This record gives sequence, C-alpha cells and structure tokens, in this order.
Amino acid sequence: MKDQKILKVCKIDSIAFASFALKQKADFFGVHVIYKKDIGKRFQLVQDIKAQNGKVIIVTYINDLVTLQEVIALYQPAGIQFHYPFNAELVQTIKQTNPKLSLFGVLSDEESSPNFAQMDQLLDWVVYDTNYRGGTGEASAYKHLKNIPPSLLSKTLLAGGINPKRVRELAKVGTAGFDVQSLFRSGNLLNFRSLENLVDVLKFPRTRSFSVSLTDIPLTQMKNIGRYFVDPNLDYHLDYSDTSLYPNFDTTKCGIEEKERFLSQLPHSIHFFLNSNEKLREQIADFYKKYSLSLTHVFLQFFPEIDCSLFTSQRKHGYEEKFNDSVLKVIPSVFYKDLDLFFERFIECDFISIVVPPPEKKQNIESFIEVYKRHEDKFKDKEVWLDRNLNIEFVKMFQQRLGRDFNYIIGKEVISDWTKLPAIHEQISKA
Ligand SMILES: O=C(O)c1ccccc1N[C@@H]1O[C@H](COP(=O)(O)O)[C@@H](O)[C@H]1O
Repeated sequence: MKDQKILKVCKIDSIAFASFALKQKADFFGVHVIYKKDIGKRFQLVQDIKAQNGKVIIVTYINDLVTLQEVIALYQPAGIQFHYPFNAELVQTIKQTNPKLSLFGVLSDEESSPNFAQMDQLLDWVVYDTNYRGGTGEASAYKHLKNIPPSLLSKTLLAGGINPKRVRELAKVGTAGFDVQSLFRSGNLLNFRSLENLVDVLKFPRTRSFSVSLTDIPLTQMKNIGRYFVDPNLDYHLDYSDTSLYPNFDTTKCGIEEKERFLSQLPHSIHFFLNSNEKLREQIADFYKKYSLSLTHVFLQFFPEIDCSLFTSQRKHGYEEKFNDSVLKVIPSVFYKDLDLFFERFIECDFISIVVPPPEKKQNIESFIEVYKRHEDKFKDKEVWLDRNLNIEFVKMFQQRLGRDFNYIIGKEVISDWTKLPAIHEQISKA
C-alpha cells in the first residue's frame, strides 16, 4: 500500500459530487459560505454529507467574530477555513469557544513573513494556496515551503492548481496532503473523472467499493438508483456486449441507452465485452465522448487476442483522448482461468478485475484460490475487483480465505432484491 495522502475536496455544491467524493474516501468536504449573504445556503447539503460521516469544512471570507459564530452555530461543521491572512486573535477566540472545531488557516506567497510558530500553535490545518482569493486554478511556487517547521508541515495541505501530475511532483515534500477545487470543473460542469484520476494517485489502491450492474434491471426499477446517494461504497455500471465475444450475451436488448440517460448525472462505468481491439477502441472513444465527465472508468473483458496495453499503458493506466485532459481508467476484467496468460503479458497494469467461478462450483473455487495465491505478490500493489455471481456469503468467504479487502461487482443479487444492500454494505465495510 502506497503512502496515502489527505484529500480535501473544495466547493462541494452538488449531492452527486458529494456522494462521489464520499465513495472516493475524501477526508474533508469544503462547502462555501463565502460571504454573510451566503449564510443558510447549502444547509441541506451539509446535513446530507454529515449524515454519511463526511467532515464538512465551511470555507469563508467572513472575518468578524459574531458572524462566524452564527455560521458555526447554524451548520455545526467539523471545521472552518478562514480564507484570508492568518488572524491569530480571531482564531484563538474561535478555538476557545469551539474547542472541538477543526481550524483551517490559509498561507499564501502573498504573505511576506508568516508567523509559523503561532500558526502551528493555533491551527489544526494549514491550506497553502496560491493567493487569498482561492479557487483560481493557478499553481503556486510555494516559496515558504522550505522554511515551514516539520510539525506545521505535517498538517499542511497544498492547494492551487493541483492535479495528478503536480501531486506526483510534490509527493516527497512532506506535507499532509492536498486541497483541490478547479481540477473538478470543466466550465460550469463537474468532472467526476478528474476526481477518480486524482484519487488514483492519492489513495491508491481503493478497496471496499462495490459496483452494481444495472444491465438486467427492468427500466421501471431504475428508480432504485437513488440508493447511490445513501450508500458510501455503491456505484453502478452497465455491460456492453454485442455477442461477438460471448455469443449468448447480448445487451443490445437491455435498454442500455435509456439506462445511460438515467445515469447521466451520476458517475458510472461500462464493462465492454467485444472481440477485437478495433471494436474496443471505437466503442471506448464513443462512450468517452458521450459521457465525457461522468464515465469514470471502464472494464475490458480480456481475451487471448486483446492487446491490453493499447488501452492501459498511456499515462501508465489510462486511455486518453485529446479533447479532454482527464484519463479514462481502464480495468482489465480477466476470467480466473486466464490469469496465467494475462500475467504473462500485462503485469504492469495497476488495476484488475477477476471473474470468479459461481458459488456452487466448489472445485472451481478451489482452483481460483490456488491461482490467486500463486500470483498473490502481483495483486499486492493493485486495485483488485472480484466480479460475477457474488452474494454476501461469497464476499465473506473471499475476505476470509484470501485475507484482504477487495472491490466487488454485484449484479442479480442486488437488483432482484434491493433490501439486501445494507447487509452487503456492512460486510464489505468490515475491516
Ligand atoms: O474554490 C473556490 O472557489 C474558493 C473560493 C474562495 C475561497 C476559497 C476557495 N477555495 C480554495 O481554493 C483552493 C483550491 O484552489 P484550486 O481551485 O484547486 O486552484 C483551496 O484552498 C480551496 O480551499
């Protein structure tokens, strides 16, 4: 497991994005109450995030004590971010009256001689941003970085034009993590995939996610997708199969396009079952264009003739098109019997999904366990998904026998009975 960094996602203003950030295990959720006139706005959103144990940090320019106390009393957030030059007296008073509140100060290169000792003494976290305006998307030179004492550095979040490339460059400077806003916006729209890409660097590898396949759900039952907002692990995917790889598997009759329209506001993934590199390339590019902000990743069904590196090797693990800066994450989906062949060819890839045998085939399960254990060292540093016919007993069994957490793809078990979700969620969430 790589060194995981703190992530504060800022300017949360939609429940879909908040839910996605919760699933991505963001540590702090910045919600804007920038001016006095904003008090009361996003109140319900804050309640919804708190109800799922998300730590809400109110980000504000407000700098008078009385109004700040009003904001704190109303929202009862986990923390408050004073987005202006550090004011020791004000912070001290807020600290005395709200001892449990996390206090976020801001440092920027606009400051000529910061008082690090006082900041360290009074603040729980420091956001080191490019300027005191905030949210500009401009990268900072961080000229004070070398002078910040270690204890303050260990509670500093770097902000200002942060993206996966900058995170890699800044990974070794010893700060706690990052605070990000502009990256997640493409014009006025939220870009879910850019958060997925950032988390791939900050909190890799994910575990305990589960993706429910909506391929076989009747259209009238699509109303159930609202569960997305209340289950912090759950997301959705659709299968795309034209019978070319598996003759009996035809999803063209499953209302996929209509289901896609339902999902257009929610991040989701597609599992492609196609029998040629060309078809895959064409379909991935097509879906990437159609759902350029909400398609977060795809699963590719592995077959002996596929060249997975065509899709997974760009920028290490993604498929990139010129029109958008974010990377479409590609996860090869490998039938357990093909694992030996897959690893002969594509050991470099960071993500893998394994199609496991059905629960009743006990003998096959033993063969899967054997092949898994034989390749265990390769799975150690990968994000691993288990796919197919999973139910709660099966999840439990794999957790116990393979001694680690996975991500899971679940289909019929959930869509035939959505009341099973809480128990599955509980099992998956267990350490
Ligand atoms: O994000 C904003 O729009 C914002 C507005 C006013 C005060 C603070 C704001 N956000 C802070 O800006 C940086 C993120 O910078 P970037 O957009 O990623 O370049 C971070 O400190 C946020 O807390």
